[in-house]
Amino acid sequence: MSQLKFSTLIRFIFLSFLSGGTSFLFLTFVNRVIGQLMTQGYGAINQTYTLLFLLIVVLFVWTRRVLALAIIRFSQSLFWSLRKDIIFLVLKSNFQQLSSRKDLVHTALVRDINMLTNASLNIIQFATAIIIVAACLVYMATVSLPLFLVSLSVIVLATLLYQFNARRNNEAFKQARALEDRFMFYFNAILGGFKEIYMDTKKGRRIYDKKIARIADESVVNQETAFVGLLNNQITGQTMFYLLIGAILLYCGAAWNIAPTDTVSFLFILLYVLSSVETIMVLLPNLLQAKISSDRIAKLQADLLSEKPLGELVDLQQALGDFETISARDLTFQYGSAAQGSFEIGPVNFTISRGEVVFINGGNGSGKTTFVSALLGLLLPASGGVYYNGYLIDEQHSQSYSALFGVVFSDFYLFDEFYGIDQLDEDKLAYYLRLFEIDAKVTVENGRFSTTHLSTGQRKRLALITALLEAKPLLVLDEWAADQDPYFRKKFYTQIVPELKEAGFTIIAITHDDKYYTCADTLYKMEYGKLVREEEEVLSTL
Ligand SMILES: Nc1ncnc2c1ncn2[C@@H]1O[C@H](COP(=O)(O)OP(=O)(O)OP(=O)(O)O)[C@@H](O)[C@H]1O
Repeated sequence: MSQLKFSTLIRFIFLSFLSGGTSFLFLTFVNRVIGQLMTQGYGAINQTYTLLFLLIVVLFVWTRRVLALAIIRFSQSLFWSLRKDIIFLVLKSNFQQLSSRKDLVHTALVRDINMLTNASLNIIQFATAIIIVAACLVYMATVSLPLFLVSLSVIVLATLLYQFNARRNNEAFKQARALEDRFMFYFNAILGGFKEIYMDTKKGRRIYDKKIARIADESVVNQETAFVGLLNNQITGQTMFYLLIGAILLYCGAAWNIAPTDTVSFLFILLYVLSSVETIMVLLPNLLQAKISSDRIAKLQADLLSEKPLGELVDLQQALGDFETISARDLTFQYGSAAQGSFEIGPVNFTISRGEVVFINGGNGSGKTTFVSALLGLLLPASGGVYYNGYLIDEQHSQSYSALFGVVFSDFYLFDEFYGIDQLDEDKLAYYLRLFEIDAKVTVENGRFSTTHLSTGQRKRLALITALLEAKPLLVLDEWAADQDPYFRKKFYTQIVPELKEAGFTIIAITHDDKYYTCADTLYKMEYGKLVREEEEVLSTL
């Protein structure tokens, strides 16, 4: 994992060795004392043993605490750095890239990162258990080589069996993770469509029965398969251990003429190994799932990174001159493949000059929003391109180019603060609140709207005010007036639009308000993906 620095890794390995080593020290101490007791009786126990014992306990407490603290710190910073990383990548990724991955980002942030963080907390116990097993094996070899070789063969056999079965379980865990993605998709649909569901509970019932319940059933069967597989593995491993202990206790010691004290010592350590192996077995499923989550996060990070990165934000007006024209030349764009029933626009040729007001109309689904999205740089054209003052906008300049537009989308999001504005012009704000007749309803305190719990029409007015305060040279409005009442719609087209034009804004508006088409300097019509300029005669007859 890239988040785990080499120096941190070395520190964890060292601390795990220390922690595992202390447990092993305790074990050998007890084993020694038992040996002394068996051969020399209680008289053999002196003060040195007590001191040694206390020292081991202190060492144990110290190493565990230091290791626990280090791992808690690590897991918490891992948790937040992964969250920050993903949000950062989300903010850096382009629109098309992200649109298709929203659910994956959600699951990664909610589930995968938690899974990984929890597993990282278990790593201490896991690493300590492995170190204890390794140390015990070495110790067992010094006590009795034949018994060690028998034990080692059983351990190797158990591990191979485990590995063999784990592959199948791993597939089931991967399947579980895919089911979780599907679950999240429908869960988001329920949250997003809650109002519709509330109005007609049958809808909710259907989503529940046809989707959620089925995913749940599939998940239960799948998880059952995975966990039963793991349990079988654990039982097989434990049974093999019990058989080994039984064989040593009841047969090998006598058959191979091994001193009873050595057999006892050996078994004592073997039992300790058994408990550590159980710890490993219990933690392994979590770690396996964490591995899958980690792979998922890595893939998401790679996917968000691999596609063309956005260029640095530069001042395009400084680099390529003040805005004069924006044009689309032979621009085409296609949604989906032909097999999926694709939709395409273009080739589109379009130019807008500084101070111009352009309206675009056309039937539903004709491609108005798609074209404007391509013109804004949200969608990358399949061929042709967009030009700023005659310069082709390449990927490197795409973000700087998009920043020239103040936009209110038809499915806009109203932020509670003016995140896009460094220095808020209070006078302008007060003026616009009055112009848009919303000053009695909303105030701005500390750069933040007093409320965003407003009607759609009112929220759209605030969204437009925000765009105006950002003072971008171009303003793009997608059916902005559709939610306004007739009085305000008239005010918008006949008073506000001319005033904004006067103030220097260049406006592109998608609109169905044919009554006000004459308020535009230029009118375009979108028909099945083809953009047609209405002739001036048409405009004058409206
Ligand atoms: N994200 C998408 N993925 C695939 N196809 C899409 C997507 N968004 C839109 N489309 C397709 O593109 C076509 C044009 O959609 P667009 O939103 O551009 O139409 P529009 O002219 O703005 O319509 P409206 O007036 O209803 O807003 C639609 O027929 C739709 O099927």
